[in-house]
Amino acid sequence: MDNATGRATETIDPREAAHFGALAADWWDPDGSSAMLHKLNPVRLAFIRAAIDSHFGSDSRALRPLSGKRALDAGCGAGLLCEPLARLGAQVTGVDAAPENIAAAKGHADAMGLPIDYRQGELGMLGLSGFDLVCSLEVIEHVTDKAAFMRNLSDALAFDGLMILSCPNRTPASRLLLVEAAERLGKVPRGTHDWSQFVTPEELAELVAGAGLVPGAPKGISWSPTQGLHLSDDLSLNYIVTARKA
Ligand SMILES: C[S@@+](CC[C@H](N)C(=O)[O-])C[C@H]1O[C@@H](n2cnc3c(N)ncnc32)[C@H](O)[C@@H]1O
Repeated sequence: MDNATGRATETIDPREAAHFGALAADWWDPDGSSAMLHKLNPVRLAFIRAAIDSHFGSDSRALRPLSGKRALDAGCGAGLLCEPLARLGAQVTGVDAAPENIAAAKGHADAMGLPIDYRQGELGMLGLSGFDLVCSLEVIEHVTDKAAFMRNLSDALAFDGLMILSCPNRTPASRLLLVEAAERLGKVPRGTHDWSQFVTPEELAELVAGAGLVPGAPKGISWSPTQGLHLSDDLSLNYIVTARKA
């Protein structure tokens, strides 16, 4: 919120929205422009499932541990996380900056028979609140005002809710592998990443605390030739972390 005007702070960068909107058409193609997100999905879902069971006390074998819970995915793209959350039983809302992504997300969810509430727009202006689970994965490095975006996420979270965030770390390794190599080899579309906008775990912890939240211990998302992408203690490339209200 801008204290002078009382209006929600704008966090959408129109160039970012246009960049990602242009990828909407093949977002759900596992070999398309969002292939890297498809590869990340099982790894981050393993982390999310363990965090859900720990936070909400669900059984790790339960098929729908989010039954009766409301989940928000902020910066949802075309819905790669929203759909598994819906299958885990949540009543899901997905928000994204790009109208093309929201159209693709709605089309895919309809085809899958999943009743997901998709909205395009600025999170802080949508009046969303009271979510048991708020996720925002690989988004904060694309917004104009990270502190305002984090406050918007926090405002949407219920008092006893769980937040899950992921983003690339700003290290020499991430510059080499996630920006230079990944874009040169066509693993992610050119222009997807601005290394200077990557967020270190220490910076994310400060942003989280600034929004009245307490971060959990981050877990690295690493890559190796034998294991591919996997959860690890190495935070140098990408990491995922929980937060809850202080
Ligand atoms: C790298 S993609 C990640 C998509 C999805 N979270 C995932 O991991 O599968 C980043 C997404 O964030 C969206 N985005 C960027 N800035 C945003 C903002 N301020 N509010 C909502 N969405 C935003 C983009 O349109 C894009 O769909």
